Amino acid sequence: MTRRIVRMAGDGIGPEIMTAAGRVLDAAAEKFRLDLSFQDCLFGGVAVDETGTPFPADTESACKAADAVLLGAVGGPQYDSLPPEQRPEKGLLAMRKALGVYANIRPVRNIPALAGRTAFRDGHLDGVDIVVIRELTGGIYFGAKDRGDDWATDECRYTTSEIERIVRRAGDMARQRKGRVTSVDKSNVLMTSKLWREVTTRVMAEEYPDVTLDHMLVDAMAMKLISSPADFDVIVTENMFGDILTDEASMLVGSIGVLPSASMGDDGPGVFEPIHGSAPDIAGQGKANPIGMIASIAMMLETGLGEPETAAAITAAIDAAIEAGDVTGDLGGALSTDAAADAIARRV
Ligand SMILES: NC(=O)C1=CN([C@@H]2O[C@H](COP(=O)(O)OP(=O)(O)OC[C@H]3O[C@@H](n4cnc5c(N)ncnc54)[C@H](O)[C@@H]3O)[C@@H](O)[C@H]2O)C=CC1
Ligand SMILES: CC(C)CC(=O)C(=O)O
Ligand SMILES: [Mg+2]
Repeated sequence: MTRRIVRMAGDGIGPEIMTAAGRVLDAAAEKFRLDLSFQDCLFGGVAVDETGTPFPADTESACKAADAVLLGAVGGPQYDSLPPEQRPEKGLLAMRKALGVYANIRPVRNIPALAGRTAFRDGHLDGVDIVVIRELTGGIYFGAKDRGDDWATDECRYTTSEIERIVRRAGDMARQRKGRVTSVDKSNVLMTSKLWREVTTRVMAEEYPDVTLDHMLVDAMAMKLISSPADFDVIVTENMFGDILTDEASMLVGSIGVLPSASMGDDGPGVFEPIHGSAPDIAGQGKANPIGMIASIAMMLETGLGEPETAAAITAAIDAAIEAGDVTGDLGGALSTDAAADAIARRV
């Protein structure tokens, strides 16, 4: 059976990492005899340039008909002065909402060969193995926005059912791991966080009594992620806190260029993308690390397409290339984006 994959390379380094990572997927598909078809769709700034809108209707229909969606990254300074509705980032939010992918799964796994590249002393990162479950289709990014001459507002809204479903994702994930969930909020100040804490406490007590639940305020978590990262198993949090904390968490691994993500709903295709943005500062220079994109392909194979063996082979190839030092400059290597991807492709 052919599996249909929509590719949206996007802007900045998006096309570079998508093309390079594609060669790893080609190698894996050949070795494991996967029957995949690809459709490249306009999305983000490049879609604004060509069609006037960041998430064109035919891209939306292609995504909805696909088995999985691969995304590079969107955005760039040339789009920053566009009206809000036309911004590439608005297309990203619209796509996540349209596909109903409310659960953004971001694994943060210490890679021993990279520990020396981080800012942390020897041994500090031993045992770091975290999964952040970020709520992706609610909260302040999606709330009503308004602007006057000397004021601006962004509404932050969460409903009970939005919180319940993401907490269940965290509970299910914890059961497959060390059985611990840390829920992150700002319930000492925010009404949405008070609701978040109430609902999380109830759902976990009623449905996941076997899972240990802790609560932590987001400012304290920003500190604890650095001071005691090995203490955490599954972290569940709302949209903006998860966005910020995972960029921070990438420093536990060595570069934002290596972290992947999977965004899942209850049905329909998942969306698989690195956690970083379009990195305009290095775009077009062959410097972008393709590992976040390649690891997102591994997540697509495991979580989205039910091909865990192929996913494991890609993950092992990534680890072997890192171990050998066949990596881009952000990880201390000397390879270009293409060469770093090829170093992984030949190890699959
Ligand atoms: N999912 C998406 O498409 C996202 C898009 N954005 C957009 O991306 C644009 C740039 O945003 P920034 O704040 O600069 O964040 P960014 O994540 O693109 O870059 C932050 C820093 O990390 C570096 N970096 C990022 N990815 C890398 C990689 N694969 N290899 C090596 N270094 C890498 C960049 O060079 C830069 O110094 C903005 O327009 C923003 O809105 C930001 C985050 C996510
Ligand atoms: C436009 C932003 C919400 C994208 C982002 O930073 C992310 O999803 O990590
Ligand atoms: Mg982000």
